[in-house]
Amino acid sequence: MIPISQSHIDRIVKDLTPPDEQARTQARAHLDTLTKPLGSLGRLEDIAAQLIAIHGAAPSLPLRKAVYTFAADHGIADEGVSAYPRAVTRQMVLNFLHGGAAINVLARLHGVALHVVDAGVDADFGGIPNLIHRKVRNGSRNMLHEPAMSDEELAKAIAVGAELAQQASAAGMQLIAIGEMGIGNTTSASAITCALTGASAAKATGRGTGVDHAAHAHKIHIVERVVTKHCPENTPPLAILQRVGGLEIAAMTGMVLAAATHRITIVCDGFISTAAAALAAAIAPEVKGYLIAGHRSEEPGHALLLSYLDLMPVLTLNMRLGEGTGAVLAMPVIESALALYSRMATFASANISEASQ
Ligand SMILES: Cc1cc2ncn([C@H]3O[C@H](COP(=O)(O)O)[C@@H](O)[C@H]3O)c2cc1C
Ligand SMILES: O=C(O)c1cccnc1
Repeated sequence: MIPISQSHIDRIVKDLTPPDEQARTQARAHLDTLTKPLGSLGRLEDIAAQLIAIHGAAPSLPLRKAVYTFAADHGIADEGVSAYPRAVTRQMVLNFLHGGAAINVLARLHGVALHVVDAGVDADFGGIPNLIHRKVRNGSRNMLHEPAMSDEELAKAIAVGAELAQQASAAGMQLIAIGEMGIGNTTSASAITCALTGASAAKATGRGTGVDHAAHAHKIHIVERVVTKHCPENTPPLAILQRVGGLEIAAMTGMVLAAATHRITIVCDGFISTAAAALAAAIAPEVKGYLIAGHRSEEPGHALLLSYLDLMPVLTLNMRLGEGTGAVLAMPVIESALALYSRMATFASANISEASQ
């Protein structure tokens, strides 16, 4: 029998195709006509060409932008893997709703619509306004003892992200960032990194919110046990997600799969959101062409995921926060790339001599 989650995914990615390579080639040719030494805008040229390959033509500015911050709790937080108690997930969701978190400040500053999603916080938010209520369960299960999610919970969490991507597409969004809040979720991201890349727990596990030396050693041991228990070599990506993921991670994976299908560019944030995107790319490789890495997190596992995805981050600011912050910070750079592409003069229009060889 096909798991419910697999049949959901098959439906989500039914019309997924990679970005248009012909449009990318034409974009590169246009970039070479602009009044600058060939290739001198570096990565900005790659970014402009990628967006044009996605949209078929240069989209007008400003782009319609949104960030989705998915929140959920983690059973594994019971194992002493975070420097903060699990209650912080709920408290930070309230902070998001009151506008006081880092992501609120950056989203407001850069004109990015912020959507806060409860995918599985261990708290009763009642009917509190401005929160997207999609709680699948009060936290994922403790993956040290059982899979983090049942097949049904996994399918529901994936559907949360997919539904929101569909809504974003209907609202004309062109650039979306994925972010998260969930105490304990760097432990999940580390386990996912080990399972996808074959890296050791020691290499893929960092200090998250800032655990001390002893707690870090303990966290590495937990990741090792979880990966040994659930993810033997060649475990399929969907099974990795179910066993060692989390509800907000699955929602982000669903959002990436559906957003790519709708030809929306997705900006990954830090370690956890990139783990979700890496799973999406492992499930459906065409997704890769729609991804931009917003920044490089301080978490050591993030570098492993970025090289697994062959992505070069836009920014390196030594951040280790999450919430979508690094992704939103990259958005003005992405728009700058498009502005240069569309608004610079060409050698011909400005009467400037081109390179002689
Ligand atoms: C106040 C506060 C705000 C945050 N915003 C994002 N995170 C980040 O830290 C958590 C992951 O780290 P760990 O696996 O060590 O628990 C996630 O919630 C992540 O988004 C925060 C953490 C805290 C404490
Ligand atoms: O890279 C991240 O997103 C990150 C790192 C540490 C803690 N929370 C998030």
